[in-house]
Amino acid sequence: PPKDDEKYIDFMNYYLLGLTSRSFARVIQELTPELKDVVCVFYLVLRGLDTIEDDMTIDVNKKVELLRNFHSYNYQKGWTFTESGPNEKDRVLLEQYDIVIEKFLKLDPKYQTIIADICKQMGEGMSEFCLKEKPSTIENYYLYTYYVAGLVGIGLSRIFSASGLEDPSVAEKTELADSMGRFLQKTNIIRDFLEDYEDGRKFWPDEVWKEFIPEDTEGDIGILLKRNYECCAMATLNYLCVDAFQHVVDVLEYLSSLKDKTIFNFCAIPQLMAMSTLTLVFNNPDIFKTKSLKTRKGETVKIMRNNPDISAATVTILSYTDIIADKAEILKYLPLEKGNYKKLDEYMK
Ligand SMILES: O=C(O)CO[C@@H](C(=O)O)[C@@H](OCCCCCc1ccc2ccccc2c1)C(=O)NCCCCCc1ccc2ccccc2c1
Ligand SMILES: [Mg+2]
Ligand SMILES: [Mg+2]
Repeated sequence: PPKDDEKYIDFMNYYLLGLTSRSFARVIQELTPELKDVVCVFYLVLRGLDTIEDDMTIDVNKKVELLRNFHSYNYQKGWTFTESGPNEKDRVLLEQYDIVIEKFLKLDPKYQTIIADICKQMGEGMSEFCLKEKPSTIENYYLYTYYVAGLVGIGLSRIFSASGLEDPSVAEKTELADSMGRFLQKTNIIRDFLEDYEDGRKFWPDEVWKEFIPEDTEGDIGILLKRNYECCAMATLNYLCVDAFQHVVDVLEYLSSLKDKTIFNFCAIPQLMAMSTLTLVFNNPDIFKTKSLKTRKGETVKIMRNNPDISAATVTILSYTDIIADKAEILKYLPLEKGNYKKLDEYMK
């Protein structure tokens, strides 16, 4: 079919959406028709940007140029990128990116502006992190999660308010929208520790794990995978879970401000799935043994199916909070003083 055929463009955009993310594809389909296309394009534009960022085979100077200019490619009909690494899982999105551009240029200009602006800011942020080896500090952990996920929440909130389906205040409360994204990204960073470490990507802040090992120990965060360091691995894991957990208050406030049911579902389901993941990984030594622990299929389906409203979502989130609080109870009895720590598994039996 001709590249500018409306039906072909729509079909291909949703095809690419389904290819690049099962979970977000499903919740985006839940949105009211006028927002579905906008958010689908928003997702594909940023996933395209992220596919450049994640690709370790692209020369760093070339990568910086691509990341910083990506927002402008959305206005260049026909643009594609065919030099992704062979095992870059979403490379087909960049190879077919001209289709995304066709859809982007059909959107109401008010949405194009929001998408291009977030894409520009995210690309600049990402390029800062791939330029020089950024140290994994707590400050950079905050900065990075803002750029790759906080900005998504801010952009989505601007789209919701611009559509008129949500109050202008949803777009104005950027710290709540930021927390929506950070919570999801931090949960992923915690869960994907082993997979990222094996890919040479270190997101966990150094100040945290260094707090739990004797001063003179040298080496990088890989020490958490070594025998006799299980205790400081667990202490680091739990610290980061509690740090991520702090965003739940903002998440609940954000969700309770929403009026449109489909927007609520779209926002609540990823948060509930992240809560489920965080509950799974909290105080769980397996995250240092297996890559990317996944919540049980049933759990995810259950969350997707029972169409939460704010009261149901709050009850569910608080039930996860109880589970984490119970697990944290155990931690109270662990003598994790620095330098004088015991093997965690003695206590976990
Ligand atoms: O490569 C991968 O598969 C994972 O990549 C991660 C990484 O590279 O760190 C990482 O890439 C981040 C950069 C690209 C962000 C793409 C994105 C994701 C979800 C969206 C949902 C709706 C609209 C636009 C969206 C854009 C990643 O995908 N992390 C998952 C968490 C990102 C959360 C984004 C987000 C923020 C606020 C939200 C509020 C409500 C509903 C969904 C939300 C979704
Ligand atoms: Mg990625
Ligand atoms: Mg990335």
